[in-house]
Amino acid sequence: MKEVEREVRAIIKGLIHKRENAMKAGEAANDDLLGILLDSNLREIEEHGGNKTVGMSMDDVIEECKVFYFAGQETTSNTLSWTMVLLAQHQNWQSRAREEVLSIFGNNKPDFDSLNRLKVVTIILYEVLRLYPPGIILTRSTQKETKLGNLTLPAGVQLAMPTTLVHHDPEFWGDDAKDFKPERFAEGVSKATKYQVSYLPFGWGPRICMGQNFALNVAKLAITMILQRFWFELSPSYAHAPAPSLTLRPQHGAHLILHKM
Ligand code: HEM
Repeated sequence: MKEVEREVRAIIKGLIHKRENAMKAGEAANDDLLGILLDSNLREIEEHGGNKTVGMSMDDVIEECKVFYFAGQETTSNTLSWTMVLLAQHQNWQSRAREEVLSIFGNNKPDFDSLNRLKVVTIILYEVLRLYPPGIILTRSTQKETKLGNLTLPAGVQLAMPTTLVHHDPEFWGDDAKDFKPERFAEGVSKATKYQVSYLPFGWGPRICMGQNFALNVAKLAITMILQRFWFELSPSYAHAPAPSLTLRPQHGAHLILHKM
């Protein structure tokens, strides 16, 4: 583990140095996360007369890069895998999504602004994230004695909130809780949850996922481009086995057969 940690840090450090040098030479565009982080850090140091004790240290920047990669990469790719699996299982929804995509974008490259017009694709993604939320458990620990409903918890208690169980609970979602029914989100998340906190793919409260809009846009973009080019079905070798391994993954892979349109 230590070896991996050293290697990851060295790679990120290399990227940061390269970017810093390019920025100093006036070359780099600051239109990605690393650029924005370094740029705002540089400005804060400058505003404090070049005092390097303000702003983020190299370690802070490395940790930010790690958390964004870890929090953003596997979660989004798993969402896409499950979306493909579910659309392969539910061809009617695959056709509806493709019709929508083609009516908005035709065969053109999808543009960011029009992604908001994707209604069918959006409710499909909501339903995928309900059935297979990448983060299956939200964990917390009490720092001091804490009241939680009728409970009084001492400091140092580990709490786990199993998102999957809440998302699959018939009490919240009805007897069809385990079925893939994107239409339950047709009038938005609040209506689907009857205004209860029972849909938490991105967590809830002060630590809610800060990348949720980005993730949904990436997923919409990717699904749009796939639907424009292919129709797909499950391969006979696909074995349905959702399994937790940091995130909720198809244990034996998402075996699909893609057909060029
Ligand atoms: C479908 C994709 C994603 C899902 C399902 C997801 C889910 C979550 C969840 C459940 C949390 C809350 C964890 C907690 O409360 O303990 C979280 C936090 C976070 N997510 Fe995401 N996430 C996704 C994509 C992303 C992306 C793309 C980014 C960044 C580009 C990102 C960045 C973060 C960060 C930085 C936090 C921590 C926020 C904090 O603690 O203040 N996530 N995410």
